[in-house]
Amino acid sequence: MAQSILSLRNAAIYQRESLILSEVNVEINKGDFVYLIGKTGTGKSSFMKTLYGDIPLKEGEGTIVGTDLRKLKEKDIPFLRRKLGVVFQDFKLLNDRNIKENLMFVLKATGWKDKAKMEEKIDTVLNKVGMKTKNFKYPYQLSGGEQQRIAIARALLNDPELILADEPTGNLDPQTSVEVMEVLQEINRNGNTILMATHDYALLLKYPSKTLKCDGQKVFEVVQKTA
Ligand SMILES: Nc1ncnc2c1ncn2[C@@H]1O[C@H](COP(=O)(O)OP(=O)(O)OP(=O)(O)O)[C@@H](O)[C@H]1O
Repeated sequence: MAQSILSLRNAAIYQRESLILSEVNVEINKGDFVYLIGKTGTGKSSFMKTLYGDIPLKEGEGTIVGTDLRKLKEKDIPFLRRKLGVVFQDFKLLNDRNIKENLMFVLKATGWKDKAKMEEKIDTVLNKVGMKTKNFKYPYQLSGGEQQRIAIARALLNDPELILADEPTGNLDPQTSVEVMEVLQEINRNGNTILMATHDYALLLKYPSKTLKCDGQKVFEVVQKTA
């Protein structure tokens, strides 16, 4: 039977007092690759933020990687984030340290202690995104696409049950977007579950998959037309 990774039932998503999305019913199972699309301002980021605990879920039901979003307390958020890998449009790498140190920083912050295991993990995730040889570089010495690969590697450090990618190709040119997408596809083929917010329709056409759309304060599943 399919294993549920995310389940929202009649959920309502707010930004402070403003209702952004209502009657949200979404199911994501282990191994899925799901797009979240919608025009700017329709609530994609608000949806994502609710999933990683940045916005509280106050209405309806929501379970993500075994965590009840309605019962989520401030102190539970680091634990939830450890089970999620979050990738942002603007990479969010630390510019004052090199790639290896960026990844080491996250491992230390998430409780890793064994130096040899940490080194091994860093090698493994950098290998997955094809960036093993660049671990001594600083973020500003890398192209946008390379920085995003590092951000994906960072998201993989704690073997997340779900990767949330919010416009991961938003700052990249079309060719680089395809390269980053290939990395995400490969990670998905290896069993990772991915939810990706995007407004890059070219990627949707090239890599068709289950698609959710934010529109008129609702989230619908859309059937993609294949060319
Ligand atoms: N911190 C905030 N406080 C109040 N309202 C907000 C806040 N952030 C966003 N909003 C509002 O919530 C609505 C949804 O915004 P959101 O960023 O979720 O949309 P989006 O679909 O991700 O847009 P984009 O594609 O431009 O990133 C917008 O009307 C926006 O003005």
